[in-house]
Amino acid sequence: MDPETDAHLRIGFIGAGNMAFGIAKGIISGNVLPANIKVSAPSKRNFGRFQEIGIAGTNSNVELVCGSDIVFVAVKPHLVREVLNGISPYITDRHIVVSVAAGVTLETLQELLPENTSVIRLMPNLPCIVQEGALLFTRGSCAKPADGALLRSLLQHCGLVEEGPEAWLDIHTGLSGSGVAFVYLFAEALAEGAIKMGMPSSLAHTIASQTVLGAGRVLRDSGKHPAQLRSEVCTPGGTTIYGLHTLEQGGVRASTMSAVESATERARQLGQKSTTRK
Ligand SMILES: NC(=O)C1=CN([C@@H]2O[C@H](COP(=O)(O)OP(=O)(O)OC[C@H]3O[C@@H](n4cnc5c(N)ncnc54)[C@H](O)[C@@H]3O)[C@@H](O)[C@H]2O)C=CC1
Ligand SMILES: O=C(O)[C@@H]1CCC=N1
Repeated sequence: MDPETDAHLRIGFIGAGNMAFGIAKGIISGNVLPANIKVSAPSKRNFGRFQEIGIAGTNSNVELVCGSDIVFVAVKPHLVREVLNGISPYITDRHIVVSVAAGVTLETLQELLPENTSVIRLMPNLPCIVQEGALLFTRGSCAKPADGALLRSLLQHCGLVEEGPEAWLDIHTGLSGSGVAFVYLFAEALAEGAIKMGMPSSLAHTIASQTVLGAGRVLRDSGKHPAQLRSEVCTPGGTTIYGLHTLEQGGVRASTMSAVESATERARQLGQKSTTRK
């Protein structure tokens, strides 16, 4: 099955939040028709932005599952158990269940769904919304390579899609799922430095966002190590090395590494909680 050519493939999102919207937006920027996508949530309040891009909503997770081939579980991690208990009786051989919940392990997902269900654990990030996401997935024991290939081709318009061992998923959550917010913090601080020095706020924020975007594109497209690019910006005795020295004195490198570490550990904790919570 190829989502770009199989007009019959139906995709459902349980949870109408930020991540479901980001992935749905990425998917429909390919050739998947919005009419083949549905979203479910307890309140209609969340459906507005989905309806604006042609995706219908329902309050029934069961109705969504019965009308879908691929079901994305995009609720907060502590709700996964309750949601899967509710839909499990309606999951059949034809379904592929893809969870994006941080920390929730394949073991937990498989235990909550019928035996032999094709389950995939995926960690996306918010930039899927502009087709620049970084996504990593792991197939459960009953998900075939073809199911992974189908997911990959469905998500190809969301950004970079990689498959890897489950142990990497929590790390990817710290690096990239949460990492997006770390970059925003840095962008905000860049702008505030400029505001402190007298630049108008809106211009400072516009330039900070363009700086992050430009630096990111050069980093990705050149394939160079960040240290190499950093040295290309530094003139000996110039402005950049003075600024970098200040950042190093503030411990930016150590605190960023620790941020990835804490977010990874928190994902692992969330996984344990979702196993112990009934
Ligand atoms: N926001 C992000 O950048 C990322 C989020 N994630 C994961 O995505 C999942 C969703 O996160 P967000 O979209 O940020 O949350 P959110 O709070 O924006 O959305 C959650 C949605 O679930 C709905 N919901 C609540 N109970 C429900 C139920 N019983 N049945 C159906 N829908 C229900 C809510 O109404 C809401 O629409 C989480 O598990 C999170 O770990 C993963 C990567 C990045
Ligand atoms: O903060 C969180 O738990 C989710 C997972 C990665 C990004 N947002």
